[in-house]
Amino acid sequence: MTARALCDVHGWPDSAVTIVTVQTSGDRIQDRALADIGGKALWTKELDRALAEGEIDFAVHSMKDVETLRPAAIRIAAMLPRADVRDKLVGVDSFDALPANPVVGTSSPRRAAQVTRLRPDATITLFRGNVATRLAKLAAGDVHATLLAAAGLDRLGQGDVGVTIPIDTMLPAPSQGAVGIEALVGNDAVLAALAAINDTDTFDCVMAERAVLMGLGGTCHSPIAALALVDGARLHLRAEIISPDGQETVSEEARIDRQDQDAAQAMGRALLDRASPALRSLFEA
Ligand SMILES: NCc1[nH]cc(CCC(=O)O)c1CC(=O)O
Repeated sequence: MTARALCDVHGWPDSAVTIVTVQTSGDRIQDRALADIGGKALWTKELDRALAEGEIDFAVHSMKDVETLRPAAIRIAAMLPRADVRDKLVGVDSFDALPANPVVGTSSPRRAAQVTRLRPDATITLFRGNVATRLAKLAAGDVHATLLAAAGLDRLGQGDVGVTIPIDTMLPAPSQGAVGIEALVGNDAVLAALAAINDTDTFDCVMAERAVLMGLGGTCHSPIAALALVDGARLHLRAEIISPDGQETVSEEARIDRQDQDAAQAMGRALLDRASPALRSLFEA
């Protein structure tokens, strides 16, 4: 996608961009929750090293997997137009259609808390692995349902899998559905080439959602949802934190200026201020 966009916008031949596949620890380790194996650097460490050593000129990430705090030498240079931000429920047609005491597979603390809020009788079971592995576990009857990002399914040509969950039922993860491209600070030619393919709506929205995370001191242990949508000249920003048992939700909503990351960060702090001590303790701030 990124190579295509670059060649199209700059009139380069297809051969101008060479794709180097870098396997990350996040891809390799499939049997433990991300929270237990060191969090998001799992998807960036190897690509950061390849960037620093000049093996690659830029790195393409699912922004959802990119830590809030990045090394000073690395810049988020561009984002592609955002895909579907929503989650999908796979296995049943609705949360109501689940049997009593359902078993739902996910290892996302956000999805686990949101599912438990909707279905307090649910048991959440750890579910990782790639999409094919998860769908096989579901087909084998290990769980009644699982949740996956619509964007990931669409990109795998599996857009017909599952039922889309409305945003008001399940606010997505910060950065969900966005692809971002990072390059080294100081590599001006590459940064300029990437700037030409940046989708500013996606960039501003995702940066605001990341600022909420910054204000919260959130990690992948933390049940956080945030979504910004362009609303005229401003952003409509929503965020929530949820206790793992689904009993406590603190949410905030505001219209902010497009690049007002301070306001977004303040929203993150406001969520924490209003949370009970138990919920607050899930955050590092
Ligand atoms: N490591 C999880 C991850 N990171 C990005 C995606 C999907 C694409 C996206 O949300 O942008 C997924 C899988 C999922 O949440 O179902």
